[in-house]
Amino acid sequence: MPVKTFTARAHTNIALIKYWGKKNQDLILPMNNSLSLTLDHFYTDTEVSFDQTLKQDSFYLNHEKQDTAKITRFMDLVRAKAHLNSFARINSINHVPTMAGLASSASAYAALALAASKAAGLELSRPDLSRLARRGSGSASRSIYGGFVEWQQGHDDQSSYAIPIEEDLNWDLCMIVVVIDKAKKKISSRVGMQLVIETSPFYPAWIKQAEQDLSAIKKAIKERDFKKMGTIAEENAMKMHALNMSASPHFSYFEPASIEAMQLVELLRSEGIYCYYTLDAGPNVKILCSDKDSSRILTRLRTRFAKNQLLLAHSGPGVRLIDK
Ligand SMILES: O=C(O)C[C@@](O)(CF)CCOP(=O)(O)OP(=O)(O)O
Repeated sequence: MPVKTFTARAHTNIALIKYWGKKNQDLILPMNNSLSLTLDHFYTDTEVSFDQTLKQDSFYLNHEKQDTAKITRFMDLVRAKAHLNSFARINSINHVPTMAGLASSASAYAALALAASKAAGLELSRPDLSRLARRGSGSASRSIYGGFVEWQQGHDDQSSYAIPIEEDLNWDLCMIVVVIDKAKKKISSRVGMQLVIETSPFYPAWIKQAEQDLSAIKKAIKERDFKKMGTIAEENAMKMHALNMSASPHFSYFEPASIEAMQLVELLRSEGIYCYYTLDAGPNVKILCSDKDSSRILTRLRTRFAKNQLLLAHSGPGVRLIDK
């Protein structure tokens, strides 16, 4: 069979309503719906070809050979769907500033889902691509689409996938990523979210809150109510991080510089420059703002952070094939 190579590009996404806990680890089914914004600035290009002469899958990330245990489990899903038994050559390049420490599992698995399924001769719908990407990493299910995306939790593999809320965003929104140097290796989102489910007394309240936050933020997006949307996103993120601080053992992803960035956002807001922060499983602070305020905010941030720690991004597109 001739070796056919497909390359896909997928962008990372930042959750405004967080996914922070699984009700099924194997299928990666979440405890609540989440909502994210796909960004233009950070993306992964993944190239896949199946080759009958290979004795196992091979996986290079940024030109470095990687362990293939996890990716082979993912590729086995593709092989099963395509009734294929040959192995694959996978090359991924992360176009995320190396120091960014931005979780690239979302863009990586969304790009892999498209490139691998095409190379296997499959023509998956975007809901099916979202289901497949979800099996690699939950947040990857959202990077199938651009703009605002909602991951519907569902109750089984078939019903848990993302849908587009608004892909081609005609709203002057942007996100400034403040890259905080990682002082030490933090616990992974997979471990962190399991710990809070098992030990945080606030977890049941989080589920109820996240559901309310989701419907409120969708209304704010529809009404183009930026302040409401930003407030909900910021408070949802703080409730997620409150779970971490109330776990046992408790933990936090915040570094001192994270707090400084958050306090600067609050100061700017008190001066009438409306911007809001969110954080994920790491110390980086993501600031939601309107395009017209972005240069003023960047100027203020540069009084405390180096230029290369500040990355400006806008709404980005969903996963697609590209020519190498
Ligand atoms: O993105 C969000 O909703 C919030 C988070 O980024 C953390 F704040 C979670 C991302 O979790 P992910 O890396 O997808 O976990 P996996 O399913 O265990 O691979």
